[in-house]
Amino acid sequence: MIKISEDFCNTTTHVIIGKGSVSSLSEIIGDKKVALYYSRKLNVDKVKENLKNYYEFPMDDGEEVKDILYSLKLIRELFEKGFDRGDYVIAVGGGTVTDVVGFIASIYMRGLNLINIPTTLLGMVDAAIGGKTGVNFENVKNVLGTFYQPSFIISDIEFLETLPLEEIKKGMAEVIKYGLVLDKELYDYLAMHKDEIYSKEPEALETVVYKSALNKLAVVKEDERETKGIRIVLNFGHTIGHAIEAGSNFRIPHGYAISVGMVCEAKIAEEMGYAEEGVVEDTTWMLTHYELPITIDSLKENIDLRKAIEALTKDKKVRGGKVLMPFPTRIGNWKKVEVPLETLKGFAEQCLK
Ligand SMILES: NC(=O)c1ccc[n+]([C@@H]2O[C@H](COP(=O)([O-])OP(=O)(O)OC[C@H]3O[C@@H](n4cnc5c(N)ncnc54)[C@H](O)[C@@H]3O)[C@@H](O)[C@H]2O)c1
Ligand SMILES: O=C(O)C(=O)C[C@@H](O)[C@H](O)[C@H](O)COP(=O)(O)O
Ligand SMILES: [Zn+2]
Repeated sequence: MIKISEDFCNTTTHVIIGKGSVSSLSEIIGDKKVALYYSRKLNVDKVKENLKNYYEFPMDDGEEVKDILYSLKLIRELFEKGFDRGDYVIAVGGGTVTDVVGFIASIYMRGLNLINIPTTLLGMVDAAIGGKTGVNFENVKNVLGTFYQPSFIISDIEFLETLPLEEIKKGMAEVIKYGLVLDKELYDYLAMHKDEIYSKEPEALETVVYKSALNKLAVVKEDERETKGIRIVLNFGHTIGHAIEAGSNFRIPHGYAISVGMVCEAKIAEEMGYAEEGVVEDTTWMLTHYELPITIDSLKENIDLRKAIEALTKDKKVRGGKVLMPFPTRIGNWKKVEVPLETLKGFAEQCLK
């Protein structure tokens, strides 16, 4: 079992990674009162085995649950069962579950203790870590949300045994993101270890989850609320990626959308003279190596260009007609660049056609 701890403004977050790590819950929680939210598609017996005093709230998952009305439905459950600020909320599921449950845990009575138990690779390497919570609004991603750190993130690799390979691939898009803009060593590791990762060898999965968590925590530690122009690096591929999601009415999943988004943004970085020669090729090579989409056509869904561009104008990195873009410069490195929104729209239209 691997343990990492990081201090943030108001919370210390502990990340516990490994097969069977869910068993650490019993010591963390004892007999405290718990609201256990979990995707109803999952078997969560091994979570329940480690709790004494809990109410269970099985819920849906998928992008549809990232919705304000669905959040209110979940909040009502906390309210009716008399939860207070001394109690715990546990979210068990993929990124959609941890995003919406994190959101309600942060606003109900201004915040209950939160524990994330991610069950997808994407959740373990990214969504469950770093405190961004949120729901979509008017076809735009994560417009309503908070920064709220969980006290524990328990990444029990055993959950990945039932996760379909397609979902592993979606998670790998976020892992490749870290390699491309933050961590050349990780990029090189990924180039060598695809077979072990895709055959779900526990050691390889643990390595990927651990290295990703270290990268993410280090960035979040520097810029928890994305005010210093550092945390935006975690948004590489997401400006175009979120536009693709919106343009498809969220039929294209996040991992695939940001995969195409990274290629598109790397090309923009190159055309604007920020990315060294070879960055676009290295980006497309790695994503293709991991069987991820690199073109709009391969997504095989209609993209409504108007909706996509409309969503892009609502990106949270837009300030006064400019977008703060994290551009790759060479593998493992990046630069913050202010791009006029109109210029970005022009590039986006080319990419999304
Ligand atoms: N907050 C953040 O920092 C952050 C970071 C990255 C992504 N996200 C968000 O995360 C979401 C995507 O998360 P996701 O890819 O986990 O999607 P998801 O939550 O929809 O889960 C994907 C699928 O996997 C299934 N599943 C989950 N665990 C399983 C298991 N152990 N075995 C079998 N099936 C399982 C789910 O039922 C679902 O069908 C997006 O909304 C994205 O915006 C948030
Ligand atoms: O944690 C972050 O910061 C990220 O940007 C991680 C992203 O992978 C994630 O998809 C996040 O939800 C995007 O946030 P948003 O601020 O662009 O809505
Ligand atoms: Zn993401």
